[in-house]
Amino acid sequence: MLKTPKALTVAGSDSGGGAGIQADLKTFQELGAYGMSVITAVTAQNTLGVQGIHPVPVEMILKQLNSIEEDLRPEALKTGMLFSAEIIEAVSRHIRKYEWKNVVVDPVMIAKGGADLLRRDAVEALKKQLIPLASILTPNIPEAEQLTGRSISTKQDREDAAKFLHDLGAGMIVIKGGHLSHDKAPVDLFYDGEQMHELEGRRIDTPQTHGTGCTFAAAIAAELALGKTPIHAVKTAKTFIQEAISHPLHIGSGHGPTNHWAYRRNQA
Ligand SMILES: Nc1ncnc2c1ncn2[C@@H]1O[C@H](COP(=O)(O)OP(=O)(O)OP(=O)(O)O)[C@@H](O)[C@H]1O
Ligand SMILES: Cc1ncc(COP(=O)(O)O)c(N)n1
Repeated sequence: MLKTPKALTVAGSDSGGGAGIQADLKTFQELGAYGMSVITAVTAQNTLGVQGIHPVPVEMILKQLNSIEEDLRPEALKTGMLFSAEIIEAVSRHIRKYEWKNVVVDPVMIAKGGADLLRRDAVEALKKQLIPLASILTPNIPEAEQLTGRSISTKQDREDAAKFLHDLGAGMIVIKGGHLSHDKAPVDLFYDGEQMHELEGRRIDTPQTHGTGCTFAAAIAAELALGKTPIHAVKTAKTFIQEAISHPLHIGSGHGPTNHWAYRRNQA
C-alpha cells in the first residue's frame, strides 16, 4: 500500500481564508500532502485587517498536538502564528520530545495590515526555543531584522543575517524577498548551511498578497512531506507562490488572498 504523505500546520486561523491555517491546508492539498492542523489562535480577519485575536489555551494546543502524535504522525510540519512565549515554549517542547522531523518555522510577527501576531516579549522564546529546532526557517526581511537585531538593506546584509540565524541553530534559512523595494525583483536567499542560493522571481505589482509567507512555508513543508530535498522544496515553493500571486482572485476590497490552485492548473 502506498504511504500517504502527511503535513501538519501549527498556526493561527484566518477567518478570511487567505493566510494562516486556511492558506496552509489549501497549499498542502494542492501539492498532494494530507493536511492536518493545530490551531494556536483564532483571528477575526478579512482582507482589510485583523479585527480580533483570541489565543487558544495552551492545554488545548497540547491536546491537539498529542492527538496527532498518537495516531497521525506527520512527515513534516510548519509553524506560523504562535502569538505568545507560552505557546512557543509548549510547541517547542512537544517537537523536541517527540523528535518531529522536517520542521519549517515561519516566524510570523506582524500581519500585512500592521496587527501584532506575536507578542513583542515572545521574540526571545522564538530565538531560544523554536529556531534551534527549525530544519528550514523562513523570515521575511523585517522578521530577519528583529531576530538578528541588525538592519538589512544589501545582499551582503541578507547573507550575514542568514549566517547569524544558522548560528542560532536553524538548519537552513530562506530570507524572503517580498519586502525588498518595489523596483527590485523579489529574490529569496536560501542558505543551506554551506552555500547561498538565489531563488529568482518576477515582481507582480498587486495588492493581492495576503498570506504569501504562509503559503510559501506551507509549500516547503508539503514538499518535504513528499520526500523532496530541501533545495527542491524551496524551489517548488517559489514557483508555487509566484503562480499564486500571478493569478489573483480579486476577493475583498483590501489585501486579497493569493490563488492556491493556480500552480496545479498550470502544471496540468
Ligand atoms: N509582489 C510580489 N511578486 C512576486 N513575488 C512576491 C511578491 N511579494 C512576495 N513575493 C514572494 O512571496 C514569498 C513570500 O514573501 P514575503 O516577503 O511576502 O513574505 P511575508 O511577508 O512573510 O508574507 P506574509 O506576511 O504576507 O505571509 C516570497 O517567495 C516572495 O519572494
Ligand atoms: C492567522 C494569520 N497568520 C499569518 C498571517 C500573516 O499574513 P499577512 O502578513 O499576509 O497578513 C495572518 N495575517 N494571519
